[in-house]
Amino acid sequence: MKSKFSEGEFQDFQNAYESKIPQSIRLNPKKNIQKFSELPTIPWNENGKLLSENQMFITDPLWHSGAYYVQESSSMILREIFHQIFTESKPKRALDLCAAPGGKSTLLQSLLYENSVLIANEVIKPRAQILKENHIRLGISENLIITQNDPKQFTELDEFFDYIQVDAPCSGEGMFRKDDIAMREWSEANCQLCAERSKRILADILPTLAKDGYLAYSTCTFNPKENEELVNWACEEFDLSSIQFDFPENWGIEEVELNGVFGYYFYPHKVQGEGLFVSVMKKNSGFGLLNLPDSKKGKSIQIPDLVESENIKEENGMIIWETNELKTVKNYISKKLNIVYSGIDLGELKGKDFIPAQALANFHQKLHHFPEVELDEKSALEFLRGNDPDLDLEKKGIYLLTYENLGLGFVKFIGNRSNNYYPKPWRIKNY
Ligand SMILES: C[S@@+](CC[C@H](N)C(=O)[O-])C[C@H]1O[C@@H](n2cnc3c(N)ncnc32)[C@H](O)[C@@H]1O
Repeated sequence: MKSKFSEGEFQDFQNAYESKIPQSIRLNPKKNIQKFSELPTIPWNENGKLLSENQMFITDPLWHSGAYYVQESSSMILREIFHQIFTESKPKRALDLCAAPGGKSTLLQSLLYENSVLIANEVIKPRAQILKENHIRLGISENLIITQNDPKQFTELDEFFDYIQVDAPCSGEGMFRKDDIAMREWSEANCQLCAERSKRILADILPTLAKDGYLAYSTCTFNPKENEELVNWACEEFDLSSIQFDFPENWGIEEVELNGVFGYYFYPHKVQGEGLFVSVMKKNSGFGLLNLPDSKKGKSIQIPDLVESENIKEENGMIIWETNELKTVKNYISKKLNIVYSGIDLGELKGKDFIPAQALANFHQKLHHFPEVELDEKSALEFLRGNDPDLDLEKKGIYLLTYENLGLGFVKFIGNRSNNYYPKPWRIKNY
């Protein structure tokens, strides 16, 4: 770092590690809340808010309703990048290759238009489950497929995506302030291993990028070998050009250039956030985005508790919401990739009864006809702990519980008490 900065700036950089870690959240544009509206907005993301003091989110019902996602502010730059590269058209098929726990993929999902399909992938199985949970909580899983695959398993998907995000596993130098493990695990040998791994990841995934498509590569480290040097290698090896961005100077983002390759550094002494590197490449050659034949519209099913829609289907006893665009992509990839989740899981039929799934509660549109009960904070927390929120109801049946008019989850009122349908692993005591 000393070789990157002047002596004075190095001191500022070092001092930043003694300062308070700025905490930030990204509001979900599909769920309107007043809380946090007075807080300062992050310059590069209108939905990003900087918190004045650290908070416990797990005991905030709004967090459970998916009204916001706790995300490090530097990462939110992807919104600005996306808007600068997609000025006319938006991507049809996007991939977030290293997606868990989901900060950048939930952000990307909120930027895509409704007919785009996003594949959010995570190679590590338990992390793929966390990714799924976070997407369901934010309620934006309409055109999303979650997969759990190693990058090399994507190689059959030639020119399949017109936008790819690779938020690579890295040596984590930009996280030292926040993450002790990153600091303890750091070694020169590990930096070298990370650089080699990122090289393999890019080599595996770049053939899946279509001509004229973009790949946004990011790390949370300052090591040039994992950053601009690697992007430089990729541009030469795969006929890509590097994209230069226009960020206002007062944002504090630092541009580096290496042989015509541009990269952007977020340093903790210059931005209110943690360390990050990002660089975007555009593919110059190839045949263009692979055309997929439209899949036949599957048979839809009518469930009295749900709105009528041709997107409601039955699959292996589960009732799902599946658009035609999603089905087309799912059919094509299903033999090549391990699909963990796709579309929206609405619930299941048990005999004549429809039992709603959690995703139906968190989805931003009302796709069901269950009556709603608005809770105060105390009863919302009771419900979120898995207890009976003690509702004052007369008619037996399934109810959607809301907090500030946002869906939290379902209960079944059986007369003297209610059965709580909030998923066990999501309940507050389990965190
Ligand atoms: C920096 S994190 C991603 C953070 C995520 N993009 C977000 O915004 O929440 C990198 C991810 O890459 C995954 N990973 C680890 N080794 C990998 C590999 N060889 N190929 C692809 N992904 C890998 C990790 O499990 C981790 O979830």
